[in-house]
Amino acid sequence: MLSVSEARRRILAGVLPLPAEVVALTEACGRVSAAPVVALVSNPPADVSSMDGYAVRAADLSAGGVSLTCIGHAPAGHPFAGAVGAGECVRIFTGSLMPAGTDAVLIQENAQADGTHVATTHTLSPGTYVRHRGQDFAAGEVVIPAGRRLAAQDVGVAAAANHAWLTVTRRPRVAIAATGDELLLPGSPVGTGQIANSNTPMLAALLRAAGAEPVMLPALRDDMADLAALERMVDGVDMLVTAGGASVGSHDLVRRGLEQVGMTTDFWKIAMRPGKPLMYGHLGRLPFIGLPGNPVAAFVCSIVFVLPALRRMAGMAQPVEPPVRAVLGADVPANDQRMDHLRATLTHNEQGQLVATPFSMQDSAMLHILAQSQALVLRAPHAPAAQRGDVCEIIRIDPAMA
Ligand SMILES: Nc1nc2c(c(=O)[nH]1)N[C@H]1C(S)=C(S)[C@@H](COP(=O)(O)OP(=O)(O)OC[C@H]3O[C@@H](n4cnc5c(N)ncnc54)[C@H](O)[C@@H]3O)O[C@H]1N2
Ligand code: MOO
Repeated sequence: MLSVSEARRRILAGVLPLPAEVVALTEACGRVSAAPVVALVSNPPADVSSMDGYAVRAADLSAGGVSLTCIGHAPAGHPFAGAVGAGECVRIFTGSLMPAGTDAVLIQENAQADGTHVATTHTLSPGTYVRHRGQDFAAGEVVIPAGRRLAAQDVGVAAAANHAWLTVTRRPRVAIAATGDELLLPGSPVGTGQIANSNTPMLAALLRAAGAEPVMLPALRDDMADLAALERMVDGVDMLVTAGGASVGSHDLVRRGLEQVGMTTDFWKIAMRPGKPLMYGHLGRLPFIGLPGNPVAAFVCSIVFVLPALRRMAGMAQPVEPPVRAVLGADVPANDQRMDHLRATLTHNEQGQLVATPFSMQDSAMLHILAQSQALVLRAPHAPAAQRGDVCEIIRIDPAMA
């Protein structure tokens, strides 16, 4: 059976970055930069004060004390028009432009002002409390590389660089179709043998949090006609994800149903738990990921395969997030040939280490346990038994994953 890493490599090889679009700066958080953002201005745009006080000529000050003549008042946004000569100073504030002729800032705590006279016994080296032009970034400098998921601080630097619009990759549109005769819309009256469809809303929420635009299709019946109809529902989407009908049961028709309308299967079944019956293929040029129906398997496979595929589509430089190190909070048995993803809580021990404690029940239908988990503990194929306190690798599932 295919390994998890080889399956992911094949999935990533089969998806392409999406085209770019321009969005307002205020809409850019969470989107992925499609081009480097180049500063249109320098920051600061000129030498400015970093404190409230007096712009002085450092050479005028001496330990024996000096009295300067204050020749002006220049708050931020109101630059001093003249030039400052020997023995003179200008009242300035944080962010004020340094008046011509000055080279340091005497903070007001160290000055005694009396009318137009400003006395001090402090000395300063040139440049004290001055932020130099372009100290943060210079006009023409790249302040955000292409392929970065933009955070609030990126919006800040882009604004400072005087951009009102940013070029980002289009959000991937992902069609999600659950399959199964037993499925009902959540909130419906539940008859014998029926269950609420948890996969569609869960996967839509996960993908939306990851920056995609989910397209929730109605649940499909376990029959070939419903699956064939899927082909007509995916116009304009960038990826098709199904959940259910992936395994070997005679009602598990997704692969056969899609193959009848031209789907080419790249792989089916991988060495993974949960998620063994994962499918991957293409319907024409449309990438298709067939998730297992057990909701925890559908979720874990989405974390491990769908999110990296979306990051590749978004043009992100690093589509696969490296695992995080933690220590085990409980003993775990030796693993078999399938890479395991144990649902676990996260805490910190007294040494400040992250402690991942797997739940004793790991059934792939147990959504309540998934909902209480903050991490997946990775157990490599054939890993020997490990004890509480041993180092392990985890995938965090607590923050919004992107
Ligand atoms: N003989 C074998 N049986 C199974 C194997 C196997 O190798 N040999 N693999 C098991 C594994 S592993 C998994 S995972 C499941 C996956 O099967 P399917 O993808 O075909 O999923 P379904 O049979 O459609 O459903 C499984 C389970 O999950 C429930 N389900 C399905 N969709 C939803 C939904 N949208 N919301 C909530 N719950 C859902 C469904 O009712 C079933 O209980 O196969 C094993 N079997
Ligand atoms: O994916 Mo199945 O849930 O491995 O048991």
